[in-house]
Amino acid sequence: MAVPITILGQNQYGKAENRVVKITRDGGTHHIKDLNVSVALSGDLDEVHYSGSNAHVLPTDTTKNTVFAFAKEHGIETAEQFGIALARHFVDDTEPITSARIRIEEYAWDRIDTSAGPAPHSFARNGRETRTAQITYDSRDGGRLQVLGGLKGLTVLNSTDSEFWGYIKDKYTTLKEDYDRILATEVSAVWRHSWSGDGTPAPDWQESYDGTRTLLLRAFAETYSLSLQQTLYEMGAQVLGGRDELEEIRFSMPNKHHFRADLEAFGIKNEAADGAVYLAADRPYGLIEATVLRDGAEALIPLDMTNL
Ligand SMILES: O=c1[nH]c(=O)c2[nH]c(=O)[nH]c2[nH]1
Repeated sequence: MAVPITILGQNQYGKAENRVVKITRDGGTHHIKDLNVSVALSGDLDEVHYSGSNAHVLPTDTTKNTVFAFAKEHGIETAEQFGIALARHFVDDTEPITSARIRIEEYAWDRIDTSAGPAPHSFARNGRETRTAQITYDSRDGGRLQVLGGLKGLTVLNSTDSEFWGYIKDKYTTLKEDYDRILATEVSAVWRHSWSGDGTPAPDWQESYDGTRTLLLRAFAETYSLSLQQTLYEMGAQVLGGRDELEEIRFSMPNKHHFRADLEAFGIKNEAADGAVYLAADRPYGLIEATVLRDGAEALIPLDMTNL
């Protein structure tokens, strides 16, 4: 059989899921940062694929070591700051590497409350959402940085102020119109900062994350919802309205259906207005996804970013 003529397409490599925990000691009080850092590098790497020459390959093992060395030498202030430092290092200091993508998940820990107050060095893993960040840096387009912040696993529920009616009904439609339903979802969101490392001061990443999260939650709680799509859009609009440093935000939001249990067979009425009992369904679920952009902004967040 003839060997087909082939060429190499897009490629990247690096060490995925470096679990780095940094303790900072402030006298007897300790602080913890717990990250999962994935490095992906690209550049002049054709030869390693074509001939196996490793002359341009910075080993993935080295990229792993770099993550830990940077955590010790520079500390971890925020996921964004840490990712920017790593991305710049790999591209600026290793000739064949022209672009780097650093993906970070951050797990939160709470100080344990003891009888003597908040424990100085004892923590309980917080079951809340995971903070995410993705930093890409490419030396070929003038050294542009792209910083995406985000979160996933933020489960929220409104026990009223949600309706769903007026939809298309065809011969397969069985869904009943609902004027008082539970609206619940697990928010995954990714937002893009306009800052591109152009010499202007970087945003305060922590303040930006906290402020964005607050706006997301407020918009969810305060929107009287006629659909999850409408709630999603309102969440995006409120974030972009309140956070000047952001250009676009993309959401992936499963509709975590709560069906009113049918208790009619037992002669029991189960109306929302009286405080109903619901069956929390797990699968299948509606999946609502959309990007909300500042007018005139380019849509640059990858479409699958929120499902990683
Ligand atoms: O908020 C909703 N949006 C939909 O598109 C939809 N479709 C559906 O069956 N239930 C819902 N709920």
